[in-house]
Amino acid sequence: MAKIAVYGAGGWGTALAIMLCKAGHAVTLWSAHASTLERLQRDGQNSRLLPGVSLPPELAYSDANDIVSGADFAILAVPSGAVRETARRLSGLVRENTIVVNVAKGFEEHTLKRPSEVIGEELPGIKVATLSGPSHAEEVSRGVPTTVVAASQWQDAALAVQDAFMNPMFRIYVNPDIVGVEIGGATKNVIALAAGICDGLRLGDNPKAALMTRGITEMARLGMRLGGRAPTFAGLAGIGDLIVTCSSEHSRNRRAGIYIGQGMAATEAVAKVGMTVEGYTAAHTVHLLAERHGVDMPIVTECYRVLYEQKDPYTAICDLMQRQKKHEFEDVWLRGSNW
Ligand SMILES: NC(=O)C1=CN([C@@H]2O[C@H](COP(=O)(O)OP(=O)(O)OC[C@H]3O[C@@H](n4cnc5c(N)ncnc54)[C@H](O)[C@@H]3O)[C@@H](O)[C@H]2O)C=CC1
Ligand SMILES: O=C(CO)COP(=O)(O)O
Repeated sequence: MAKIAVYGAGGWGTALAIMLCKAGHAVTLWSAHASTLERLQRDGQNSRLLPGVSLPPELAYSDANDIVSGADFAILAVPSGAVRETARRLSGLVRENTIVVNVAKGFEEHTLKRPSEVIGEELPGIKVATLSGPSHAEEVSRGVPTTVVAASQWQDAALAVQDAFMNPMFRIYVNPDIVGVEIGGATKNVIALAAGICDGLRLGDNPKAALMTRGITEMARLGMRLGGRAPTFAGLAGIGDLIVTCSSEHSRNRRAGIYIGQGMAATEAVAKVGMTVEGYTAAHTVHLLAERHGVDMPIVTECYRVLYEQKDPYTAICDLMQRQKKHEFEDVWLRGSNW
């Protein structure tokens, strides 16, 4: 049995707390707002985000930063924009042998840094792992079979997460490529918005399949430019997460995209979803990263224009269709095909 502190009582933090508590761990769920925790305890469920899923009676609650003292694992389950502030709360309280597990999927907006980079800056000397992959809170909280990846630059940290968190309904693979895993998680949200826009426009299945396929190419192109490894993008944190988020009724990013495709302004769509829509901020950060590193990401660029420059979504799709003629795997062809 491990002692686990879960920082963040939103959809994902609550789902992980339920799953880990039911697996027999001693789990404390943290929120900055005591009123949130009181509501969870009173209702016996997270009625807004995970209605109908009972919170285990063994689950503990606290709004005190120091729940990390003596913990084996601290899970940061807040949006990427809140990772620095939340990691800072652990500063001076977290033990050297506690593993900090990031589950946020995005970049810090003003620094363009990945969550584990941010945590590393705030908590030097602490081992960080990232848990990512196709895993909606709505299903994990109900014990639906789910498979994810635990990535870390420290092999022992990834293996410790795998050993402690894996159970018959939650399968974990390990991967040393935390760069690729985090870039996969952040970029798939932008492609999910684009896929949702496509659904909102009622364009059909062909364009959506194309967006997903060319989307993973863009994700891998950026990821590899930033130091990630190609196989990661063919794995759970790449194509796996892209498939779930572009096709699921649970996806927040896809839902926001549907509203935009139906004619709603982006900010209005995000507000209507009412939960974290990481792809909105990520469209901006990924667009900036692509520009900065000279990476061609046409879907991300068009998505950025729709979200931030009020470009008409259908015109954006048409512009993608009418780009210059290309080889499917241009980078590969340039490296030595005899064509
Ligand atoms: N919901 C899901 O199925 C999954 C979500 N994720 C990722 O997990 C992260 C969190 O997502 P959700 O739980 O869905 O979001 P959510 O919107 O349901 O909950 C976010 C929680 O973070 C808290 N929070 C926000 N800013 C904060 C701050 N500055 N300080 C302290 N607490 C703060 C909020 O009060 C809320 O409880 C996101 O990066 C998301 O992409 C990853 C996998 C699955
Ligand atoms: O990353 C997630 C599931 O893996 C959550 O994001 P979405 O809700 O947009 O799918």
